[in-house]
Amino acid sequence: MRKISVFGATGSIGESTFDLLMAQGGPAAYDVVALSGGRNVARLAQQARALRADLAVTAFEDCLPALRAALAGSGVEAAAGPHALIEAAHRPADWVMSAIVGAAGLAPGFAALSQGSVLALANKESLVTAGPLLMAEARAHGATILPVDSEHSAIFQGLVGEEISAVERVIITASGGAFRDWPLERLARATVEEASNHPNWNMGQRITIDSASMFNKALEVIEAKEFFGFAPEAIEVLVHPQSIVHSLVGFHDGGLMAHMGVPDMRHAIGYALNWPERMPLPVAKLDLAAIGSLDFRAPDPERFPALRLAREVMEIGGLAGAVFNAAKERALDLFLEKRIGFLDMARLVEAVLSEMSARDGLGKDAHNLDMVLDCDAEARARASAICEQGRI
Ligand SMILES: NC(=O)C1=CN([C@@H]2O[C@H](COP(=O)(O)OP(=O)(O)OC[C@H]3O[C@@H](n4cnc5c(N)ncnc54)[C@H](OP(=O)(O)O)[C@@H]3O)[C@@H](O)[C@H]2O)C=CC1
Ligand SMILES: CC(=O)[C@@H](O)[C@H](O)COP(=O)(O)O
Ligand SMILES: [Mn+2]
Repeated sequence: MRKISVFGATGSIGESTFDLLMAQGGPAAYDVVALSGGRNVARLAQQARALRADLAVTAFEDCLPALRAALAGSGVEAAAGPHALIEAAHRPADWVMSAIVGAAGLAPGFAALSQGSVLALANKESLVTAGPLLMAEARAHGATILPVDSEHSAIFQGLVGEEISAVERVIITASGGAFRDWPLERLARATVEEASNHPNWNMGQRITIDSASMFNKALEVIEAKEFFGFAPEAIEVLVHPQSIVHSLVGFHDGGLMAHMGVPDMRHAIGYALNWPERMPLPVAKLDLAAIGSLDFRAPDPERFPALRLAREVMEIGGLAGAVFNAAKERALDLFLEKRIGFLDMARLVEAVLSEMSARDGLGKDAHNLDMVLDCDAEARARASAICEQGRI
């Protein structure tokens, strides 16, 4: 029986993964090694009972008593804290889902690679902050990373059977997020509630707001560079409000391969779960006649400065991705706390990048995870300081 672990099981990607595991036979078909969650320990315990997991881990030590209580009599082991997450990720598994949100997902995903499993990677922050380290760790242990982000899964599927040398460009589609049609002057007053309402995808709050600011797309451009090794100039972004075309691969003979489907992450997760086979999935069929037409437009650089920042980050290279992601995460915390406005997020990230790019060696590759985590911590501290000092 295939051994499976899911990190971030209680989130949006985690719930879709749980749904697929249950639909594909549940505990009779999978030997579930570990499930992890954060504060939602009641749901984590329900999932662990349903899948008869060996271990359930909450990321937060203060949640351990509640998790233990919720698991009483189930026979599921309970653990808590960042070290317990890493210990769980070291337990042998054939397939591991990395769906913790943010840079907190990096260390568990990295640990999972050490036992040569398949890592289904939803946590794009891992590649943005430590792409070269993560890819090298996979190679060193004979592990396989499969992209789960819908655009990267689409590109991955478009490349099956193709020579990478025949690829001229990739086109990453972007819905344009909650504010794609808002007048620019209104964006400064956009609220957390308004930004938390994605037009097409049902996702966690943080990625939903990142979609509205296009920081999500900025991360995805860097993710594509790190995962596939494409040159930055070969990676394009195209606004496609319907989110039906999930991305395209352009070949040097002029052909474009588009991956299409309804906006439902169970497709990309299911593809990674069943890879290299394709299995039927509980995903609605696309009715193109009912949709009628699809729209595309170039992203507006004024509305979406995050895309320009992503290009600067790729130009700098090395630890710039870690700085970019950490500053973005801190800026998002501050927006969620209503301490800065929607447009201030990009200003703050730019200010941190500009301060830290003067630092020696930012463009050099990290030698280990600690270097990445130190840089991440410094970028968060600088973002907080810039905000406290009113410098944005
Ligand atoms: N949602 C989507 O459709 C897509 C998501 N992704 C990526 O997948 C990842 C997960 O996104 P999504 O599912 O939307 O996020 P959610 O916020 O819905 O879920 C996040 C998960 O991580 C847990 N968690 C929160 N904080 C921590 C922490 N500090 N340490 C460990 N675990 C923590 C949460 O626990 P709890 O809820 O119990 O507190 C939950 O299980 C992100 O990297 C995102 O960019 C990529 C493409 C699409
Ligand atoms: C489903 C998925 O992969 C998300 O990353 C999605 O792409 C977000 O939508 P945006 O295109 O609005 O960023
Ligand atoms: Mn995506």
